[in-house]
Amino acid sequence: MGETVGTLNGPPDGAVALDARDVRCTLGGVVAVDGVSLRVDPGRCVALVGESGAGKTTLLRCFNRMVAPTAGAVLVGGTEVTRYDAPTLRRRIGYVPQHGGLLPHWTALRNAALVPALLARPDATAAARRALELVGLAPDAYGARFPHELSGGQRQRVALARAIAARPGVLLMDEPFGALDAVSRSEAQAVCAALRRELGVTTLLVTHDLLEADFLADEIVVMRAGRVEQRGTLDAMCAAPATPYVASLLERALAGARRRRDA
Ligand SMILES: Nc1ncnc2c1ncn2[C@@H]1O[C@H](COP(=O)(O)OP(=O)(O)OP(=O)(O)O)[C@@H](O)[C@H]1O
Repeated sequence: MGETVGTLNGPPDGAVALDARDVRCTLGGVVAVDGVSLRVDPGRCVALVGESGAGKTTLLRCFNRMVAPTAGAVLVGGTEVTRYDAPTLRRRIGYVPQHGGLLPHWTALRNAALVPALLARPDATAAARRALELVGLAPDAYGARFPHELSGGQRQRVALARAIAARPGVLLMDEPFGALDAVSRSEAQAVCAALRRELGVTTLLVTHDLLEADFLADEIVVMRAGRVEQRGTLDAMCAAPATPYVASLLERALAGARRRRDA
């Protein structure tokens, strides 16, 4: 099983599709995801937005089997994720958690080499160096630094490098820049956008920031109480919000952006 199934084989992976079909997740008696269908075509980026507790992280984690749905099906590259063993699946999917999740006692280079090393790739260090270059961190200058010797934005860039070093077909990012100040955040967003253009990796992004979603993603999915409220581009949603909730979310986000611009 695992390595022999589906289209996740063989580095570098081509971009593959993500597909959730009528997924429901009940966690500790709470219905976190309540019948969501979501497809992300190969190479596209979709952002999940919505208030805290809407089910965004739970849905994202279904794709790398960190959460098991109670009902429905989750497919990566056309294959149900339950057909992969979880460690194999996770090594083939890039994942950037909110606080990066870097190993504190490992250098930036060793952190970036983690997945290629787990895959026993002989070129793990070279892949990690290339990944650091891709996120704008010269390996000779930053590779030997430990996470505490980097800024928050640099740490998240190392986390991004680690996620893409094995050239996965899929990238899952959960509030990757949520803890950064405005300047580091916009730098990291620009790096991420360039990286996506370079790699063409299928991406699912969770963010609270509608403008970040608009900048990085091809489409935005607004979630509320475990369900999809609306899917579309920011422009299309502004032109025709599907519900009063989407209208008020847009109004708040755009008012916040105006305040920041005028500050
Ligand atoms: N392990 C768990 N046990 C019980 N309830 C959980 C668990 N994980 C999440 N939940 C609940 O499921 C719901 C959805 O949580 P989730 O983290 O997916 O939302 P979210 O939209 O990502 O929120 P945030 O933006 O705050 O991260 C929430 O009500 C949350 O409290």
